[in-house]
Amino acid sequence: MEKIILYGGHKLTGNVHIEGAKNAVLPILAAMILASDGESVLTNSPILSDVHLMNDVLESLHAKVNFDETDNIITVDATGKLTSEAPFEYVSKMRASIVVLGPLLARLGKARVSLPGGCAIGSRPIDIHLKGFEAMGAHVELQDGYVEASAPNGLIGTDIYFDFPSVGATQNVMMAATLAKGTTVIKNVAREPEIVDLVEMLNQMGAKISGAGTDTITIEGVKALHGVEHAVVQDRIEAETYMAAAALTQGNVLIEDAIAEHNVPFISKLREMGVTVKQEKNGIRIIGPDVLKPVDVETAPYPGFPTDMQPQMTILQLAANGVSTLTENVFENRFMHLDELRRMNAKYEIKGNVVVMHGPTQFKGAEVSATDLRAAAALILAGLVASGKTTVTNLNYLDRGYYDIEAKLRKLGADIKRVK
Ligand SMILES: CC(=O)N[C@H]1[C@@H](OP(=O)(O)OP(=O)(O)OC[C@H]2O[C@@H](n3ccc(=O)[nH]c3=O)[C@H](O)[C@@H]2O)O[C@H](CO)[C@@H](O)[C@@H]1O
Ligand SMILES: C=C(OP(=O)(O)O)C(=O)O
Repeated sequence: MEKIILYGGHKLTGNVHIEGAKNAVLPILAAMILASDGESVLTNSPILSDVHLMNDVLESLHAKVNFDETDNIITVDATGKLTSEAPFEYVSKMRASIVVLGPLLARLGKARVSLPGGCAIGSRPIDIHLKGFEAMGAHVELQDGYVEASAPNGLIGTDIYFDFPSVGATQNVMMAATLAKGTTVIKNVAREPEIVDLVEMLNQMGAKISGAGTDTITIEGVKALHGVEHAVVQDRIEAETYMAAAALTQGNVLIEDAIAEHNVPFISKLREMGVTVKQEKNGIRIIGPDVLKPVDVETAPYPGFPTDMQPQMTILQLAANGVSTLTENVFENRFMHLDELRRMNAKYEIKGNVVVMHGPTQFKGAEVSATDLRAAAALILAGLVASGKTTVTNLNYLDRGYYDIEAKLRKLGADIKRVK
């Protein structure tokens, strides 16, 4: 079993390179199923276990996939005969693989995809996705743990309203609508930068989509889509995780090429905590203060504060001088990292979806175990400022979303290594 061992107390300084976004590359890979003509080339692809899994899903559907990890380029040829079934073996390992459903249904008129099930952070149903497909005329059934969807005569454009701006449902239903007959208007959609990136690529592929980044997306169906070359947008959650590391350690770090517009809610909380945030020519510089001020934070769909930064934010709040609160409004079970943090001397109470934290915490090194991806990042952040030795296990979660985090932190001056 691999573990990360770190010794806290080092100020981080220097520059850090940020990868392409996991949450953009996964739906973009699924979108490549839609290209019946020509191969697609995806640059700035991050080397992550989730990306390898999505490549496996595409191969299981009979697409040809090549990942050149030296240059971060994935090439996909989905022009041959595809199968319509995405098996349990893959979907159970990665929930995001459910976004192949919409492209398969659009391209083949049918899809059979294993139900993704819940995960540690919540039950995560897919009812909004399925209602969207049904509204476009698909017949949807749950059989033996699989979603079976069919639209033998093609999907029909229609007006759809989402009960909640689900990221995955927006991607899935929008991709299905690209090849539907007529126009689909989806209201109350997700507005994340990763959706905007996906739409940019779909439009290059020949789709006609407008409104990405707003709460209403309009898709005019077209006959076919073709392969393109596309560069994946930067990972704002990875960028913000390194911003947190710099702020926490009284560091001075340039987050290279960070896109200020994508990081507004997190940066505004950093400023409220007394962190210096400067836009520079080559990125965003973060300078941590001697003492962090307490803040209250609530997660919300974009452009609200990202739930994917909630565990990392709690580390800054626990370190801050006073009482802070965090209200988690997106997932019902995303405080599991806090149980582990008790071992590191964190003091807090959880009341429903609110955690009240009592800082300043003098974190103490301990053996802790990651319960999910962002929990893993949060535990490493705590270790960066803990006294003594911190050991983090269950790194399979970390590797889903952070490429070589220990090398990047070491380059910034942290005492951190991965051991077998
Ligand atoms: C691969 C990817 O991009 N993952 C991101 C995506 O996940 P994902 O697309 O799964 O997240 P959603 O936006 O769909 O989920 C948000 C909330 O809506 C609920 N819901 C969702 C769909 C549905 O049909 N019914 C329903 O009730 C979920 O249970 C959850 O409570 O957005 C989340 C919210 O920003 C992020 O945390 C994830 O990192
Ligand atoms: C929750 C996350 O991802 P996923 O939706 O892939 O589980 C995440 O990136 O923090």
